Amino acid sequence: MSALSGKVQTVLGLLDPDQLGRTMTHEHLTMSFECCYFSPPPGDEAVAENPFQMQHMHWLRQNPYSCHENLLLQQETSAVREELLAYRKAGGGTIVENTTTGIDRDLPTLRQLAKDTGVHIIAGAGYYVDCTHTEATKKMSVEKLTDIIVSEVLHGADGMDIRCGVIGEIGTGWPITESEAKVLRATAHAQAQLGCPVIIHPGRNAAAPAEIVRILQEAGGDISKTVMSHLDRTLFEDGDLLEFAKLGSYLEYDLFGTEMLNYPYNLDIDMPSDCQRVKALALLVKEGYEDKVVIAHDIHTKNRLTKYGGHGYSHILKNIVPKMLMRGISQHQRPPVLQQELRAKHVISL
Ligand SMILES: CC(=O)NCCS(=O)(=O)O
Repeated sequence: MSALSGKVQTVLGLLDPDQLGRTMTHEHLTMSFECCYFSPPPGDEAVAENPFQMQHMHWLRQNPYSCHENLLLQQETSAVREELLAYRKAGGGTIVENTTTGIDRDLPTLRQLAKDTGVHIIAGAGYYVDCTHTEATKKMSVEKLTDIIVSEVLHGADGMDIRCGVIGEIGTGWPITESEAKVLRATAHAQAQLGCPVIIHPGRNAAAPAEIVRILQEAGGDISKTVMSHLDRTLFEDGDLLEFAKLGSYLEYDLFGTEMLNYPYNLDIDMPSDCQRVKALALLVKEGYEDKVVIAHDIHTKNRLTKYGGHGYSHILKNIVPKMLMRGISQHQRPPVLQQELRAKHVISL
């Protein structure tokens, strides 16, 4: 690994961390979320079949997973290209693309987008949640899974010579299945060999993040180079959040721009607003975790693109950073994003 050590591996090759610029650590540019389709509320079936009209945009924001077409982000490469050009204009430099095996990773498209737009794109190695694991994947040993993940970083993935630069997002549900636990162990083994960052998608339960850390640690993973994603829909009590923060992973608030009343995958969860997310970040900064916070939008459905009236990939840079400053997260405190260049050196370098 000596040639990679201290470098960041993008789909176009190696970079020094200083070259990254402002970085969103959890996005998708091309993927399918069909695996997580959720039936529309009774009576809404007709809207769900033809939702891309102005009068249906609110419905789509409230029910993004109940329309098959909305889940096919891979059909929107032209719109995503425009979005990335806008992201650069807004001051963005790099995007970590978290699409792993199971949700249609498309490395040639990522490479073309990076060439067309000048945005640095880092691809993710590994596997998404259990329901996307094939029978063959489920039968693999931890050793075999480890070899595949290592090879995706060292040699290239999906039969190509395009290399991944992080492991993740590694998908888990709640409770964690046997196959997901195997992938977690393989992830930790691969990280021990490569020294590379890991990004985790936890199940929708407050106990999930700590349990994942336990499994990774037991298998030799480096928690200080692990990002726990989706905390905005997973940990709600300040006490739970601060307890988890003590374990030492990066703390990711990556659903900026998502606001919905009923979160279909777990109706007990109240999805926070962006203002509530900023409040959680302010708490973490106040408690001394500013160097551990990373943020993103995790765009994974069409309706979140500006083409369809969504917030797009520049929402954080344009709207959330000013809000953070307004709420007292100052530059002096090394806030997220304003200092993303610094943080990216630690989060995504190999
Ligand atoms: C692509 C992905 O896994 N996004 C997370 C969606 S969730 O609703 O926060 O689990």
